Amino acid sequence: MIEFRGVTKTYPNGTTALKDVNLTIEDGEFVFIVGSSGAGKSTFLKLIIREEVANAGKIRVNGFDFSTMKKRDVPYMRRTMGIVFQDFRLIPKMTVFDNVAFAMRVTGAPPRQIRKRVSKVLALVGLSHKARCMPGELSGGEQQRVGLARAMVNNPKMIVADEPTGNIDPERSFEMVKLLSEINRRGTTVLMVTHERSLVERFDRRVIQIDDGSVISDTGVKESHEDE
Ligand SMILES: Nc1ncnc2c1ncn2[C@@H]1O[C@H](COP(=O)(O)OP(=O)(O)OP(=O)(O)O)[C@@H](O)[C@H]1O
Repeated sequence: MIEFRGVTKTYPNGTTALKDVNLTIEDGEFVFIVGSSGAGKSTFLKLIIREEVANAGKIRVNGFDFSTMKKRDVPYMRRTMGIVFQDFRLIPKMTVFDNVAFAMRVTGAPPRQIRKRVSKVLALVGLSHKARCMPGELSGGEQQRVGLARAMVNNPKMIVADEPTGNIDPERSFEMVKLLSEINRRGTTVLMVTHERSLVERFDRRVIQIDDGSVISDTGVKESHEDE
């Protein structure tokens, strides 16, 4: 569960990216975050994953209260979530398989379990045949799916996905949402930032719209699993 109460984020250069944001996202929800470029969407995600720290307000994520959480607890908090970054952040010198396996190795999982689980998530994102490729040999959409496989591999409570800006192929985004819907159906909370209104309109999900640092609309808590 995510709770924001009166959250404000001002960057060191004086830009206020979020102003007094209040919202709750329950476990198991699927939420789209929309808004124009520079509205504050990535900042919202960065506060959730604690890549940035709020200047004011209270944030609680998956049982962790950020105002009292110790620095050493941050890695435990992060293990409750899988993150798909806007710029993918794959390791260029590792194969697709190893990029995904790496996220499991750092948790100390046994090699046999790693092989099994990595194969499973690569199959789920449709990339079994690319397991031995290097990230540079993949298309943008394929790299994004490796990022999703890596985010899922430790079976997190929640997946947070920041869609790449710029030239996104609408079909690629659609495929990504279908995959995330499938993951959500299995019980994982999903938050996805998207720049495509048309995409959001194709799926009947909760939509939070951010404009100039404020939540200007929120379709509210909806039953998941109600579309498709
Ligand atoms: N590290 C930073 N330092 C200073 N200002 C920043 C920083 N990151 C973001 N901003 C500013 O904060 C505001 C919100 O940015 P943010 O990246 O959250 O927007 P966004 O909605 O994700 O945009 P986009 O759709 O283009 O990715 C913008 O005015 C941006 O210029």
